[in-house]
Amino acid sequence: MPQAIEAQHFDEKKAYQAQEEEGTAFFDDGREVELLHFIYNHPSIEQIRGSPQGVLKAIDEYARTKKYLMNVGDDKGKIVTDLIAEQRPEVMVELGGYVGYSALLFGDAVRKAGGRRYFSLERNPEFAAVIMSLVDLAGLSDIVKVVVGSSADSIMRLHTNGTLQHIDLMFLDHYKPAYATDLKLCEHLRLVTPGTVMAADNVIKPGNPPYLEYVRSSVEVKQGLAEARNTNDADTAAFGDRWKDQYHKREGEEKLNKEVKGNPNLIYESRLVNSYEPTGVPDGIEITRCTGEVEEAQP
Ligand SMILES: C[S@@+](CC[C@H](N)C(=O)[O-])C[C@H]1O[C@@H](n2cnc3c(N)ncnc32)[C@H](O)[C@@H]1O
Repeated sequence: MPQAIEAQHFDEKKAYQAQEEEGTAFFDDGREVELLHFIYNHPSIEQIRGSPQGVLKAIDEYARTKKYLMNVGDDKGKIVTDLIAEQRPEVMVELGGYVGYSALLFGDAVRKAGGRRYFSLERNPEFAAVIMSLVDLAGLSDIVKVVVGSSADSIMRLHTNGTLQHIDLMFLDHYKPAYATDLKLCEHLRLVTPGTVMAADNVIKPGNPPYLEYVRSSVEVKQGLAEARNTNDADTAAFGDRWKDQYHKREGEEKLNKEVKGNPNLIYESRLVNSYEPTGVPDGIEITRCTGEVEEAQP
């Protein structure tokens, strides 16, 4: 597997404001709409128009000088843009869009690599409206499609109506316990097949043991787990309350689809690439390639 470059150090000059302490809101307290006012009132708004990099720079400026934003940031972002340049996905899907930082960065990279569509799946309709506004401002509306709703519902709907037939590259950055269940749903629908690559954010901070265990397991182990028990039952137990209940106040309980067993016959090669959050806190992205599929033994 080609090696992604690991970040060696973090440049403090570009650090975002620190994420607020536990017990204090760090998103969904009005800052996302405040960001829109900041950008549309920016002295350089005419240069920002039509420029994905200009919009990203303005988002970074807000998060550096005003309030923290839970974006992937440019260090971890570069791991994924390098992957896009190498993989040249026709269709890329992200789970969790927030204010559109990753949709702008990766949607632009997919377009430059000759791709056709970037789907940004976002559950919160207010955040989705912010993404749509900034995607339009950046001139990326021809490639980035924002889809409002829970990731599992949206994946099902896009698959059923024929809009989404295969995923070449998937960026997972939403409700942490849903990484594993949504991947299994995509396997089940054959949206993820040999050739698909996954990039999963925040596998160090806050971490995602159920997802990592799944993508790092051999086919034999996954077959055994699928037979023995529904591994999804354990998915929320591995996360602290801050991450388990993160979206509860506004969006209500996140429903995990625990019925879908996925396709344990898919062979994965997976590795961690170390990097940094945009605040400078160490984090990493797990890059997983589906390299083949073991044929089902005939009874
Ligand atoms: C960490 S933020 C995404 C950051 C974004 N990818 C970026 O780097 O710019 C996580 C987002 O996932 C959304 N989310 C949470 N649960 C979701 C679900 N089940 N389906 C879709 N989006 C979800 C949240 O509303 C939030 O906006």
